[in-house]
Amino acid sequence: MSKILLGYLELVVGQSNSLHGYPKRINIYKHSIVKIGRNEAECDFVIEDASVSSIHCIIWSVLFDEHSVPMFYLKDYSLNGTMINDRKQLKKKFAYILCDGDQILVNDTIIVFRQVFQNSPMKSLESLGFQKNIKNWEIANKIIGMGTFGHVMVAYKTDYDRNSLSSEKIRQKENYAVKIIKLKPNKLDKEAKILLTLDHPNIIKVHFTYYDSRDNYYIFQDLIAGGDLFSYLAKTDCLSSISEMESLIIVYQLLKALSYLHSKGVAHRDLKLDNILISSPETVYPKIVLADFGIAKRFATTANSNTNRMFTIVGTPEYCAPEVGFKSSSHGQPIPVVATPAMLSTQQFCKGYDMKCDMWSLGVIAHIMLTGISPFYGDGNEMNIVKLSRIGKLNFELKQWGGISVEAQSFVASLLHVDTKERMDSKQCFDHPWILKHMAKLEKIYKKKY
Ligand SMILES: Nc1ncnc2c1ncn2[C@@H]1O[C@H](COP(=O)(O)OP(=O)(O)OP(=O)(O)O)[C@@H](O)[C@H]1O
Repeated sequence: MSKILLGYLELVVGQSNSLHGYPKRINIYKHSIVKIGRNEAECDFVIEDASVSSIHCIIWSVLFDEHSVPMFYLKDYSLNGTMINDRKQLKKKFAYILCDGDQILVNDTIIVFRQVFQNSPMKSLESLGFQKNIKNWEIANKIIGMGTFGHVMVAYKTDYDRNSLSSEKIRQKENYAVKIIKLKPNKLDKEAKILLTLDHPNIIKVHFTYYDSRDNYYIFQDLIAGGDLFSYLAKTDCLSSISEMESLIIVYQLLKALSYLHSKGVAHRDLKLDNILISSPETVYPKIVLADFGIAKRFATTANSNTNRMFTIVGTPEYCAPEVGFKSSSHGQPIPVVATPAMLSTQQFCKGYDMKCDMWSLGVIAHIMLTGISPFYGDGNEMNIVKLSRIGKLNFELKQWGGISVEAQSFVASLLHVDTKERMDSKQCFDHPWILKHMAKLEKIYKKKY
Protein backbone atom coordinates (compact mmCIF):
# COMPACT_ATOMS: atom_id res chain seq x y z
CA MET A 1 0.00 0.00 0.00
CA SER A 2 1.38 3.43 -0.86
CA LYS A 3 1.82 5.70 2.10
CA ILE A 4 -0.32 8.83 2.19
CA LEU A 5 1.80 11.95 2.52
CA LEU A 6 0.10 14.46 4.80
CA GLY A 7 2.86 16.92 5.65
CA TYR A 8 6.56 17.43 6.17
CA LEU A 9 9.15 19.01 8.45
CA GLU A 10 11.89 21.17 7.01
CA LEU A 11 15.06 22.46 8.61
CA VAL A 12 15.14 26.26 8.48
CA VAL A 13 17.99 27.17 10.79
CA GLY A 14 20.55 24.81 12.31
CA GLN A 15 24.23 24.05 12.55
CA SER A 16 25.45 22.99 9.13
CA ASN A 17 26.28 19.48 10.31
CA SER A 18 23.32 19.22 12.63
CA LEU A 19 21.48 16.67 10.54
CA HIS A 20 24.56 14.54 10.08
CA GLY A 21 23.86 13.29 6.59
CA TYR A 22 20.13 13.08 7.13
CA PRO A 23 17.83 14.81 4.68
CA LYS A 24 16.77 18.30 5.63
CA ARG A 25 13.19 17.40 4.92
CA ILE A 26 11.29 14.62 6.67
CA ASN A 27 7.90 13.52 5.38
CA ILE A 28 4.95 12.87 7.67
CA TYR A 29 2.73 10.07 6.42
CA LYS A 30 -0.74 9.07 7.56
CA HIS A 31 -0.62 7.49 11.03
CA SER A 32 3.16 7.68 11.24
CA ILE A 33 5.34 9.07 14.03
CA VAL A 34 8.36 11.31 13.47
CA LYS A 35 10.86 11.50 16.32
CA ILE A 36 13.20 14.46 16.71
CA GLY A 37 16.27 14.27 18.95
CA ARG A 38 19.91 13.36 19.41
CA ASN A 39 19.59 9.57 19.29
CA GLU A 40 20.57 8.43 15.79
CA ALA A 41 19.15 4.95 16.19
CA GLU A 42 15.72 6.14 17.33
CA CYS A 43 15.13 9.49 15.66
CA ASP A 44 14.06 10.36 12.12
CA PHE A 45 15.26 13.94 12.51
CA VAL A 46 18.67 13.84 14.24
CA ILE A 47 20.16 16.96 15.85
CA GLU A 48 23.74 16.64 17.06
CA ASP A 49 23.69 18.99 20.00
CA ALA A 50 24.46 18.02 23.59
CA SER A 51 21.61 20.10 24.95
CA VAL A 52 19.08 18.25 22.81
CA SER A 53 17.49 15.22 24.49
CA SER A 54 17.84 11.71 23.14
CA ILE A 55 14.20 11.85 22.02
CA HIS A 56 13.35 15.53 22.30
CA CYS A 57 9.86 15.67 20.85
CA ILE A 58 7.63 13.65 18.58
CA ILE A 59 5.12 14.51 15.86
CA TRP A 60 2.37 12.28 14.59
CA SER A 61 -0.63 12.51 12.31
CA VAL A 62 -4.14 11.11 12.44
CA LEU A 63 -6.54 11.12 9.49
CA PHE A 64 -9.91 9.61 10.30
CA ASP A 65 -11.38 9.52 6.78
CA GLU A 66 -11.74 11.51 3.59
CA HIS A 67 -14.21 13.93 5.22
CA SER A 68 -11.96 14.89 8.10
CA VAL A 69 -8.90 17.08 8.24
CA PRO A 70 -5.56 15.46 9.04
CA MET A 71 -4.62 16.25 12.61
CA PHE A 72 -0.94 16.77 13.46
CA TYR A 73 0.22 16.66 17.05
CA LEU A 74 3.52 17.65 18.69
CA LYS A 75 4.55 16.39 22.12
CA ASP A 76 7.59 17.47 24.11
CA TYR A 77 9.64 14.83 25.95
CA SER A 78 12.83 16.83 26.51
CA LEU A 79 14.73 18.02 29.54
CA ASN A 80 15.33 21.52 28.16
CA GLY A 81 11.99 22.06 26.48
CA THR A 82 10.62 22.51 22.98
CA MET A 83 9.39 25.90 21.86
CA ILE A 84 6.89 26.87 19.26
CA ASN A 85 6.69 30.01 17.12
CA ASP A 86 7.37 33.08 19.30
CA ARG A 87 9.54 31.07 21.69
CA LYS A 88 6.56 29.82 23.62
CA GLN A 89 7.49 26.77 25.60
CA LEU A 90 5.34 23.70 25.23
CA LYS A 91 3.85 22.04 28.27
CA LYS A 92 5.46 18.65 28.91
CA LYS A 93 3.68 15.64 27.44
CA PHE A 94 0.86 17.84 26.15
CA ALA A 95 -0.45 17.09 22.65
CA TYR A 96 -0.15 20.44 20.84
CA ILE A 97 -2.14 20.67 17.60
CA LEU A 98 0.26 21.79 14.86
CA CYS A 99 -0.86 24.18 12.13
CA ASP A 100 0.67 24.78 8.70
CA GLY A 101 3.71 27.09 9.04
CA ASP A 102 4.30 26.49 12.75
CA GLN A 103 7.96 26.77 13.72
CA ILE A 104 9.37 24.24 16.14
CA LEU A 105 12.44 25.35 18.09
CA VAL A 106 14.75 22.67 19.46
CA ASN A 107 17.55 24.61 21.12
CA ASP A 108 19.26 26.45 18.16
CA THR A 109 17.55 24.45 15.48
CA ILE A 110 14.39 25.74 13.83
CA ILE A 111 12.15 23.36 11.95
CA VAL A 112 9.07 24.43 10.06
CA PHE A 113 5.97 22.26 9.77
CA ARG A 114 4.08 22.16 6.47
CA GLN A 115 0.79 20.48 5.77
CA VAL A 116 0.43 19.22 2.20
CA PHE A 117 -2.73 17.13 2.28
CA GLN A 118 -5.97 19.07 2.16
CA ASN A 119 -9.37 17.51 1.91
CA SER A 120 -12.24 19.17 0.15
CA PRO A 121 -12.62 22.61 1.71
CA MET A 122 -14.17 22.48 5.14
CA LYS A 123 -17.69 23.74 5.42
CA SER A 124 -17.94 26.55 7.93
CA LEU A 125 -19.60 25.93 11.26
CA GLU A 126 -22.32 28.35 10.26
CA SER A 127 -23.11 26.46 7.05
CA LEU A 128 -23.26 23.23 9.03
CA GLY A 129 -25.76 24.97 11.31
CA PHE A 130 -23.55 24.74 14.40
CA GLN A 131 -22.82 27.45 16.94
CA LYS A 132 -19.21 28.60 17.29
CA ASN A 133 -19.41 29.80 20.87
CA ILE A 134 -21.34 28.14 23.63
CA LYS A 135 -20.93 29.55 27.14
CA ASN A 136 -17.20 29.18 27.94
CA TRP A 137 -16.52 26.88 25.00
CA GLU A 138 -15.36 27.65 21.48
CA ILE A 139 -15.63 25.23 18.55
CA ALA A 140 -12.87 25.25 15.91
CA ASN A 141 -13.51 24.64 12.23
CA LYS A 142 -11.73 21.25 12.32
CA ILE A 143 -13.52 17.95 11.88
CA ILE A 144 -11.68 15.17 13.71
CA GLY A 145 -14.04 12.44 12.66
CA MET A 146 -17.52 11.74 11.36
CA GLY A 147 -19.83 8.96 12.38
CA THR A 148 -23.32 7.85 11.47
CA PHE A 149 -24.81 10.20 14.01
CA GLY A 150 -22.67 13.27 14.03
CA HIS A 151 -19.54 15.33 13.61
CA VAL A 152 -16.65 15.29 16.04
CA MET A 153 -14.76 18.62 16.06
CA VAL A 154 -11.95 20.32 17.95
CA ALA A 155 -13.05 22.61 20.80
CA TYR A 156 -11.39 24.86 23.35
CA LYS A 157 -12.31 26.29 26.72
CA THR A 158 -12.24 30.07 26.70
CA ASP A 159 -12.10 30.75 30.43
CA TYR A 160 -8.60 29.53 31.25
CA ASP A 161 -6.63 31.42 33.83
CA ARG A 162 -3.75 33.21 32.08
CA ASN A 163 -2.18 34.36 35.36
CA SER A 164 -1.63 30.91 36.76
CA LEU A 165 1.53 30.27 34.73
CA SER A 166 5.02 31.63 34.84
CA SER A 167 5.66 34.38 32.32
CA GLU A 168 7.86 32.42 29.88
CA LYS A 169 5.42 29.54 29.59
CA ILE A 170 2.49 29.86 27.27
CA ARG A 171 -0.79 28.77 28.76
CA GLN A 172 -1.65 26.40 25.97
CA LYS A 173 -5.30 26.15 25.26
CA GLU A 174 -6.35 22.66 26.30
CA ASN A 175 -7.68 20.74 23.33
CA TYR A 176 -11.08 19.17 23.64
CA ALA A 177 -13.41 17.42 21.25
CA VAL A 178 -17.07 18.11 20.75
CA LYS A 179 -19.44 15.56 19.27
CA ILE A 180 -22.41 17.28 17.63
CA ILE A 181 -25.48 15.17 17.02
CA LYS A 182 -28.64 16.21 15.21
CA LEU A 183 -31.52 15.09 17.39
CA LYS A 184 -35.20 14.75 16.64
CA PRO A 185 -37.00 17.68 18.33
CA ASN A 186 -37.42 17.23 22.08
CA LYS A 187 -35.47 13.96 22.13
CA LEU A 188 -32.82 13.98 24.80
CA ASP A 189 -29.61 12.23 23.93
CA LYS A 190 -29.04 8.99 25.81
CA GLU A 191 -25.31 8.93 25.04
CA ALA A 192 -24.53 12.08 27.01
CA LYS A 193 -26.98 11.14 29.75
CA ILE A 194 -25.13 7.89 30.35
CA LEU A 195 -21.63 9.36 29.93
CA LEU A 196 -22.28 12.17 32.43
CA THR A 197 -22.79 9.56 35.14
CA LEU A 198 -19.54 7.71 34.39
CA ASP A 199 -16.08 8.49 35.68
CA HIS A 200 -13.34 6.05 34.71
CA PRO A 201 -9.85 6.54 33.23
CA ASN A 202 -10.61 4.16 30.35
CA ILE A 203 -13.94 5.76 29.43
CA ILE A 204 -14.25 9.01 27.51
CA LYS A 205 -14.77 11.93 29.88
CA VAL A 206 -17.63 14.31 29.13
CA HIS A 207 -17.33 17.84 30.52
CA PHE A 208 -20.39 19.69 29.33
CA THR A 209 -23.45 19.23 27.13
CA TYR A 210 -25.66 21.75 25.36
CA TYR A 211 -28.84 21.61 23.30
CA ASP A 212 -29.29 24.46 20.79
CA SER A 213 -32.49 25.84 19.27
CA ARG A 214 -31.86 23.87 16.03
CA ASP A 215 -31.92 20.50 17.85
CA ASN A 216 -28.16 20.10 17.71
CA TYR A 217 -26.78 18.39 20.77
CA TYR A 218 -23.19 19.18 21.75
CA ILE A 219 -21.15 16.80 23.90
CA PHE A 220 -17.87 18.44 24.98
CA GLN A 221 -15.35 15.77 25.92
CA ASP A 222 -11.64 15.02 26.20
CA LEU A 223 -9.79 14.98 22.89
CA ILE A 224 -8.01 11.66 22.47
CA ALA A 225 -5.09 12.40 20.19
CA GLY A 226 -3.79 8.99 19.06
CA GLY A 227 -6.54 7.93 16.64
CA ASP A 228 -8.49 4.70 16.99
CA LEU A 229 -7.41 1.10 17.49
CA PHE A 230 -8.50 0.18 13.97
CA SER A 231 -5.98 2.62 12.44
CA TYR A 232 -3.37 1.46 14.96
CA LEU A 233 -3.70 -2.11 13.64
CA ALA A 234 -4.29 -1.17 9.99
CA LYS A 235 -0.76 0.02 9.26
CA THR A 236 -0.98 -1.57 5.81
CA ASP A 237 -3.92 -2.55 3.60
CA CYS A 238 -5.09 -5.14 6.09
CA LEU A 239 -5.14 -5.47 9.86
CA SER A 240 -1.90 -6.65 11.47
CA SER A 241 -1.51 -8.48 14.74
CA ILE A 242 0.36 -6.97 17.68
CA SER A 243 2.42 -8.77 20.32
CA GLU A 244 0.71 -10.89 22.94
CA MET A 245 1.83 -8.55 25.75
CA GLU A 246 0.57 -5.46 23.94
CA SER A 247 -2.76 -7.21 23.22
CA LEU A 248 -3.01 -8.21 26.86
CA ILE A 249 -2.42 -4.67 28.10
CA ILE A 250 -5.16 -3.35 25.83
CA VAL A 251 -7.50 -6.18 26.87
CA TYR A 252 -6.74 -5.43 30.54
CA GLN A 253 -7.70 -1.77 30.14
CA LEU A 254 -10.88 -2.75 28.29
CA LEU A 255 -11.73 -5.18 31.09
CA LYS A 256 -11.31 -2.40 33.66
CA ALA A 257 -13.68 -0.22 31.62
CA LEU A 258 -16.22 -3.00 31.06
CA SER A 259 -16.33 -4.22 34.66
CA TYR A 260 -16.90 -0.62 35.79
CA LEU A 261 -19.55 -0.08 33.12
CA HIS A 262 -21.39 -3.33 33.86
CA SER A 263 -21.28 -2.68 37.61
CA LYS A 264 -23.12 0.57 36.86
CA GLY A 265 -25.75 -1.34 34.88
CA VAL A 266 -24.59 -0.04 31.50
CA ALA A 267 -23.90 -2.11 28.38
CA HIS A 268 -21.86 -0.45 25.61
CA ARG A 269 -23.32 -2.64 22.82
CA ASP A 270 -20.99 -1.34 20.10
CA LEU A 271 -17.55 -2.39 21.26
CA LYS A 272 -15.27 -2.48 18.21
CA LEU A 273 -11.80 -1.34 17.11
CA ASP A 274 -13.14 1.98 15.76
CA ASN A 275 -14.63 2.91 19.14
CA ILE A 276 -11.45 2.32 21.12
CA LEU A 277 -9.32 5.47 21.07
CA ILE A 278 -5.61 5.71 21.78
CA SER A 279 -4.34 8.49 24.03
CA SER A 280 -1.15 9.04 22.08
CA PRO A 281 0.72 6.65 19.86
CA GLU A 282 4.28 6.92 21.09
CA THR A 283 4.50 4.30 23.82
CA VAL A 284 4.89 0.58 23.25
CA TYR A 285 1.83 -0.07 25.33
CA PRO A 286 -0.84 2.44 24.41
CA LYS A 287 -3.27 3.92 26.90
CA ILE A 288 -6.78 3.41 25.62
CA VAL A 289 -10.16 5.07 26.09
CA LEU A 290 -13.55 3.62 25.25
CA ALA A 291 -15.71 6.03 23.23
CA ASP A 292 -18.96 6.22 21.22
CA PHE A 293 -21.74 5.42 23.66
CA GLY A 294 -24.31 6.19 20.94
CA ILE A 295 -26.16 2.89 21.44
CA ALA A 296 -25.14 2.18 25.02
CA LYS A 297 -28.00 1.18 27.28
CA ARG A 298 -28.64 1.45 30.98
CA PHE A 299 -30.63 -1.49 32.26
CA ALA A 300 -32.03 -2.25 35.71
CA THR A 301 -30.01 -4.76 37.67
CA THR A 302 -32.82 -6.44 39.58
CA ALA A 303 -32.51 -10.16 39.04
CA ASN A 304 -36.21 -11.01 39.34
CA SER A 305 -37.47 -9.29 36.21
CA ASN A 306 -36.74 -9.02 32.54
CA THR A 307 -35.72 -5.40 32.92
CA ASN A 308 -32.05 -6.35 32.98
CA ARG A 309 -32.34 -7.76 29.50
CA MET A 310 -32.26 -5.88 26.22
CA PHE A 311 -34.24 -6.57 23.07
CA THR A 312 -33.17 -4.00 20.50
CA ILE A 313 -31.00 -5.43 17.74
CA VAL A 314 -28.09 -3.01 17.49
CA GLY A 315 -24.34 -3.10 16.94
CA THR A 316 -22.01 -4.14 14.13
CA PRO A 317 -22.41 -7.74 12.84
CA GLU A 318 -18.66 -8.46 12.83
CA TYR A 319 -18.44 -7.82 16.58
CA CYS A 320 -22.00 -8.61 17.56
CA ALA A 321 -22.89 -11.50 19.90
CA PRO A 322 -25.19 -14.09 18.31
CA GLU A 323 -27.89 -13.74 20.98
CA VAL A 324 -28.42 -10.08 19.99
CA GLY A 325 -30.22 -11.63 17.04
CA PHE A 326 -29.24 -9.93 13.80
CA LYS A 327 -31.50 -11.39 11.13
CA SER A 328 -30.55 -11.80 7.50
CA SER A 329 -32.68 -10.06 4.87
CA SER A 330 -33.43 -11.18 1.34
CA HIS A 331 -30.91 -8.59 0.09
CA GLY A 332 -28.09 -10.32 1.91
CA GLN A 333 -27.81 -7.56 4.50
CA PRO A 334 -28.40 -8.11 8.19
CA ILE A 335 -31.29 -6.04 9.48
CA PRO A 336 -30.96 -4.31 12.79
CA VAL A 337 -34.51 -3.90 14.05
CA VAL A 338 -36.22 -2.60 17.11
CA ALA A 339 -38.29 -5.46 18.47
CA THR A 340 -42.02 -4.96 18.03
CA PRO A 341 -44.54 -6.36 20.55
CA ALA A 342 -45.25 -9.19 18.07
CA MET A 343 -41.55 -10.07 17.86
CA LEU A 344 -41.21 -9.96 21.63
CA SER A 345 -43.68 -12.81 21.87
CA THR A 346 -41.43 -15.11 19.81
CA GLN A 347 -39.09 -17.37 21.70
CA GLN A 348 -35.86 -15.75 20.54
CA PHE A 349 -36.91 -12.22 21.43
CA CYS A 350 -38.42 -13.29 24.77
CA LYS A 351 -34.95 -14.24 25.87
CA GLY A 352 -33.32 -10.96 24.87
CA TYR A 353 -29.69 -10.48 25.82
CA ASP A 354 -27.65 -8.90 28.58
CA MET A 355 -24.30 -7.20 29.12
CA LYS A 356 -22.45 -10.37 28.10
CA CYS A 357 -22.90 -9.12 24.54
CA ASP A 358 -19.94 -6.80 25.30
CA MET A 359 -17.83 -9.78 26.35
CA TRP A 360 -18.34 -11.43 22.96
CA SER A 361 -17.17 -8.23 21.24
CA LEU A 362 -14.11 -8.18 23.51
CA GLY A 363 -13.37 -11.75 22.35
CA VAL A 364 -13.52 -10.63 18.70
CA ILE A 365 -11.19 -7.68 19.45
CA ALA A 366 -8.69 -9.90 21.34
CA HIS A 367 -8.76 -12.38 18.42
CA ILE A 368 -7.98 -9.60 15.92
CA MET A 369 -5.15 -8.13 18.01
CA LEU A 370 -3.50 -11.52 18.54
CA THR A 371 -3.81 -12.85 14.98
CA GLY A 372 -4.74 -9.97 12.68
CA ILE A 373 -7.86 -11.96 11.73
CA SER A 374 -11.47 -11.21 12.57
CA PRO A 375 -12.86 -14.61 13.66
CA PHE A 376 -16.21 -14.66 11.83
CA TYR A 377 -15.45 -12.26 8.96
CA GLY A 378 -15.33 -15.01 6.28
CA ASP A 379 -15.86 -13.49 2.84
CA GLY A 380 -16.98 -10.19 4.36
CA ASN A 381 -20.63 -10.63 3.40
CA GLU A 382 -22.54 -9.42 6.44
CA MET A 383 -25.19 -12.12 6.18
CA ASN A 384 -22.45 -14.76 6.27
CA ILE A 385 -20.80 -13.02 9.23
CA VAL A 386 -24.10 -13.33 11.13
CA LYS A 387 -24.31 -17.04 10.23
CA LEU A 388 -20.68 -17.76 11.19
CA SER A 389 -21.07 -15.95 14.54
CA ARG A 390 -24.11 -18.08 15.35
CA ILE A 391 -22.01 -21.21 14.79
CA GLY A 392 -19.11 -19.68 16.73
CA LYS A 393 -16.45 -22.09 15.43
CA LEU A 394 -12.85 -21.04 16.08
CA ASN A 395 -9.75 -22.46 14.41
CA PHE A 396 -6.65 -22.44 16.62
CA GLU A 397 -4.79 -24.51 14.01
CA LEU A 398 -4.33 -21.42 11.83
CA LYS A 399 -0.68 -20.41 11.42
CA GLN A 400 -1.51 -16.98 12.83
CA TRP A 401 -2.02 -18.61 16.24
CA GLY A 402 1.51 -20.06 16.13
CA GLY A 403 3.62 -18.80 19.03
CA ILE A 404 0.62 -17.50 20.96
CA SER A 405 0.21 -18.98 24.43
CA VAL A 406 -2.49 -21.55 25.21
CA GLU A 407 -3.74 -19.20 27.93
CA ALA A 408 -4.38 -16.45 25.36
CA GLN A 409 -6.18 -18.94 23.11
CA SER A 410 -8.29 -20.18 26.01
CA PHE A 411 -9.16 -16.58 26.96
CA VAL A 412 -10.47 -15.85 23.47
CA ALA A 413 -12.38 -19.16 23.35
CA SER A 414 -13.96 -18.44 26.76
CA LEU A 415 -15.33 -15.14 25.46
CA LEU A 416 -16.52 -16.44 22.10
CA HIS A 417 -18.92 -18.99 23.52
CA VAL A 418 -22.26 -18.91 21.71
CA ASP A 419 -23.85 -20.16 24.93
CA THR A 420 -23.93 -17.10 27.17
CA LYS A 421 -23.92 -19.22 30.33
CA GLU A 422 -20.52 -20.56 29.31
CA ARG A 423 -19.18 -17.12 28.32
CA MET A 424 -17.04 -15.30 30.91
CA ASP A 425 -18.30 -12.05 32.39
CA SER A 426 -15.90 -9.21 33.14
CA LYS A 427 -15.27 -10.38 36.71
CA GLN A 428 -14.48 -13.94 35.62
CA CYS A 429 -12.02 -12.59 33.04
CA PHE A 430 -9.82 -11.20 35.83
CA ASP A 431 -9.51 -14.76 37.21
CA HIS A 432 -8.59 -16.30 33.86
CA PRO A 433 -5.04 -17.80 33.76
CA TRP A 434 -3.98 -15.44 30.91
CA ILE A 435 -4.64 -12.43 33.15
CA LEU A 436 -3.61 -14.04 36.45
CA LYS A 437 -0.26 -15.17 35.06
CA HIS A 438 0.70 -11.56 34.22
CA MET A 439 -1.32 -9.74 36.89
CA ALA A 440 1.67 -8.19 38.72
CA LYS A 441 3.13 -6.78 35.48
CA LEU A 442 -0.29 -5.61 34.25
CA GLU A 443 -1.05 -3.78 37.47
CA LYS A 444 2.41 -2.18 37.48
CA ILE A 445 1.99 -0.87 33.93
CA TYR A 446 -1.61 0.18 34.62
CA LYS A 447 -0.69 2.12 37.78
CA LYS A 448 2.16 3.84 35.92
CA LYS A 449 -0.18 4.90 33.15
CA TYR A 450 -2.96 6.25 35.36
N1 LIG B 1 -13.13 12.38 22.01
C1 LIG B 1 -12.58 12.11 20.83
N2 LIG B 1 -11.29 12.43 20.59
C2 LIG B 1 -10.71 12.17 19.39
N3 LIG B 1 -11.36 11.58 18.35
C3 LIG B 1 -12.65 11.25 18.52
C4 LIG B 1 -13.33 11.49 19.76
N4 LIG B 1 -14.60 11.04 19.65
C5 LIG B 1 -14.70 10.55 18.40
N5 LIG B 1 -13.55 10.67 17.71
C6 LIG B 1 -13.29 10.28 16.31
O1 LIG B 1 -14.47 10.53 15.55
C7 LIG B 1 -14.97 9.31 14.99
C8 LIG B 1 -16.50 9.32 14.99
O2 LIG B 1 -16.96 9.46 16.32
P1 LIG B 1 -18.09 8.54 16.95
O3 LIG B 1 -17.72 7.10 16.71
O4 LIG B 1 -18.32 8.91 18.37
O5 LIG B 1 -19.33 8.96 16.07
P2 LIG B 1 -20.64 8.13 15.74
O6 LIG B 1 -21.50 8.96 14.88
O7 LIG B 1 -21.27 7.67 17.00
O8 LIG B 1 -19.97 6.92 14.97
P3 LIG B 1 -20.55 5.51 14.52
O9 LIG B 1 -20.90 5.65 13.09
O10 LIG B 1 -19.38 4.56 14.73
O11 LIG B 1 -21.70 5.18 15.41
C9 LIG B 1 -14.35 8.19 15.82
O12 LIG B 1 -14.16 7.00 15.11
C10 LIG B 1 -13.01 8.80 16.24
O13 LIG B 1 -12.02 8.55 15.25
